[in-house]
Amino acid sequence: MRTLASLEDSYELCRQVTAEYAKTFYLGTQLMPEAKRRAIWAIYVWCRRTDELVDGPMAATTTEETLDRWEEHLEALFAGHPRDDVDVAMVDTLGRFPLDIQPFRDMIAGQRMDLYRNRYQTFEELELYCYRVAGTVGLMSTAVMGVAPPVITPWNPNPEIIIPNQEAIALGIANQLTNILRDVGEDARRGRIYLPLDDLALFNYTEEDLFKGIVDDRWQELMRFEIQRARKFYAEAERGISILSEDIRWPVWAALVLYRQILDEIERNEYDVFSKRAYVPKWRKMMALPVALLRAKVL
Ligand SMILES: CC(C)=CCC/C(C)=C/CC/C(C)=C/CC/C(C)=C/[C@@H]1[C@@H](COP(=O)(O)OP(=O)(O)O)[C@]1(C)CC/C=C(\C)CC/C=C(\C)CCC=C(C)C
Ligand SMILES: [Mn+2]
Repeated sequence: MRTLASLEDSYELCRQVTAEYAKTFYLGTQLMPEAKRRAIWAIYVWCRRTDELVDGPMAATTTEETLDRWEEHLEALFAGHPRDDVDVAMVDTLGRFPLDIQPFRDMIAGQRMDLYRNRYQTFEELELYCYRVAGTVGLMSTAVMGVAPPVITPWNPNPEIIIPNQEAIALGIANQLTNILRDVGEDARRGRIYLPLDDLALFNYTEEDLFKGIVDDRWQELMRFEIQRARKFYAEAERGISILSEDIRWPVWAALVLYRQILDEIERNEYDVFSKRAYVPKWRKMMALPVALLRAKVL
C-alpha cells in the first residue's frame, strides 16, 4: 500500500483541478473564507470525477458496475477511509462539515441516467435529471457554506433555523438548464437531446431540425421559452441567499450572476447555439463582481 498525499497537498490538488476545469466556480470560491473554499474544492473534485465516469475519456468503458464500485468508494469516504490522494481532502471535509451522503448518492443516480437515456419527454423528467446532477451540488455546497444565525427577539426567543435547501437546489437546476441550452449543438453531435421533446413539439420544431442545426423563428421562440424557465429558477435561488451565512453571500451571488450571464450571451448570439459557443468574456465577468457584492450587502 502506498502512502497517500498529505492533507495540504491533497487540498492543493483539489484547488488545481477546480482552477483548471471550472474557471467561473473557481472565481466564486476565491471570494470565500479559507476553510469553506477548500471544502468546496474537494467537493468539486468529487463531482468532476463522478461526471467524468460517464462523460470523460474513459466513458465508453463505464457500466452500471463501474458506478456501483464508485458508490462503494463513496461509502468508504463517508466511513473515513481515503483510497487515493484527492480522497484525503474529501474525508477531511466530511469531518468538518455536516454533509449528508444522500445528495452524493443522488448525483451518482443522475450519472446512471446518462448511461441509458438520451431523450427526455417532459420537463418533469428533465427536472429530476437536473436535480440529480446539479441540484445535489446546491445541497452539498449549502452544508459547507452554512446559514446565518436566526434573529432572537423577545417575542421569538427560540427561532427556527431555516436551511434554504429548495433555493439551493433551484440554483443547481438553473445552472444545469443553462449548461443544457449552451451545449445543445455539442450534445446533438453526440446524439443527445436534453430539451424536453414536449417543448420541441410545442414550437413545432423536430428532432431532425435540431440535428440539422436550424435556427429559425420556431427555434428562437423555443429558446426564449427555455431561457425564461431557467431565469425563474435563478429568481427562486436569489430568494435563499440572504438566509445563508454572511461570509459567503458575495461568492454565491457572484456564482449566480456569472453563470446567468451565459443566457445573455445566448441571446446576443440570436440563439445560435449550434455554430457559436456562448462565452462570457473575462471583462464582463469582472464587471459582475461589484454588482454581486452590492447585492450581497443590500439584499
Ligand atoms: C441558497 C442558495 C442559493 C445556495 C447556493 C447553493 C449553490 C452554491 C448552488 C450551486 C450549485 C452548482 C454550482 C451546481 C453546478 C451544476 C453543474 C455545473 C453540474 C455539472 C453537471 C453538468 O453536466 P454536463 O455533463 O452537462 O456538463 P459538462 O459539459 O460536463 O460540464 C456537472 C458536471 C455535474 C458535476 C458538477 C460539477 C463538476 C460542479 C460542482 C461545483 C461545485 C462543487 C462548485 C460550487 C461553486 C460555488 C461557488 C459554491
Ligand atoms: Mn459532463
